[in-house]
Amino acid sequence: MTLKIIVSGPRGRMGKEAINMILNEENMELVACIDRINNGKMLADIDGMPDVHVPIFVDSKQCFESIKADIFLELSIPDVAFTHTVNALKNGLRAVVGTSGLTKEQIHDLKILAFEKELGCIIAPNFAIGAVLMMQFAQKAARYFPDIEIIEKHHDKKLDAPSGTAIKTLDMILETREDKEQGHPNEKETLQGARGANQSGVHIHSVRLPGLIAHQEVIFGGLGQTLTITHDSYNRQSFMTGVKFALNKVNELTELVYGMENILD
Ligand SMILES: NC(=O)C1=CN([C@@H]2O[C@H](COP(=O)(O)OP(=O)(O)OC[C@H]3O[C@@H](n4cnc5c(N)ncnc54)[C@H](OP(=O)(O)O)[C@@H]3O)[C@@H](O)[C@H]2O)C=CC1
Ligand SMILES: O=C(O)C1=N[C@H](C(=O)O)C[C@H](O)C1
Repeated sequence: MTLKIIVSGPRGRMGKEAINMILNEENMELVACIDRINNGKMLADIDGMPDVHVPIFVDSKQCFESIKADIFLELSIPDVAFTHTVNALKNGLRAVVGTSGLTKEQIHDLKILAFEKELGCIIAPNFAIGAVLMMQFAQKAARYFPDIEIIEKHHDKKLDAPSGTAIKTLDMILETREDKEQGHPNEKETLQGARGANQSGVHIHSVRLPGLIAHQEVIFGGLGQTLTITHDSYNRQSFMTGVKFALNKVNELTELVYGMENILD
């Protein structure tokens, strides 16, 4: 079966990489793109894009209503990712969402919609297998080391903070870690934000710098020891094996899955 795919965010760093991957896969076909600009043009008309006759739509609803497709791949920006994905599911498409920054409420709403429509939807905070393992290792370590700080480091074009990966890491850690406040009970910030974000006592620090791609350290502190679990993505190809896996897998699903760890064997 050939999977007909619509990509949102085709001019972006992830979108470009994903389109190249899709065009090289025998069982995948790119049938349309959703972008912020270039409505009515073909991908081939856009500088730097592959020479393929694939239509571009600005309005996601119009795109899903007029193009026959199986899967929607969302790789644009947080502000539009939810609406795009709702429109995809309402029009009978399955969805793979890589865009970060969806709220817990939005994820919940998508879960209900996917369930009602009996359609697969994968929300992947991080497609890189190494990052998924890093989160799983961190979840295991949290059972023994409840004092934890997460440092996520990204390029300075990133719109959301903390990263989707850091939030998912925290969610997974909180499933196994005992509740506890960290640091000195009387600690005070003399510069606001110095201790980062704090949820259930776990602190998250977001670093944004040119030169970085996507990196995370989870640091565990114990008596006389620390444990650091680190993952680094040095380019966007690091995500593509996961994107390909999710596009193939979502077709077998009839509900929403949040996190690649729930679909990897
Ligand atoms: N899950 C994962 O493993 C990964 C997730 N990501 C996430 O994927 C998303 C994209 O990342 P990245 O490619 O680096 O970001 P980019 O900024 O490079 O790309 C985003 C693209 O979306 C476009 N865009 C803006 N508005 C719309 C719209 N309404 N419809 C369609 N496209 C639109 C932007 O256009 P313009 O620039 O003209 O505004 C831009 O081309 C981010 O949320 C990021 O966090 C990234 C890497 C891995
Ligand atoms: O914006 C990015 O680049 C990335 N976003 C995702 C996130 O928010 O965790 C995944 C990866 O870290 C790259």
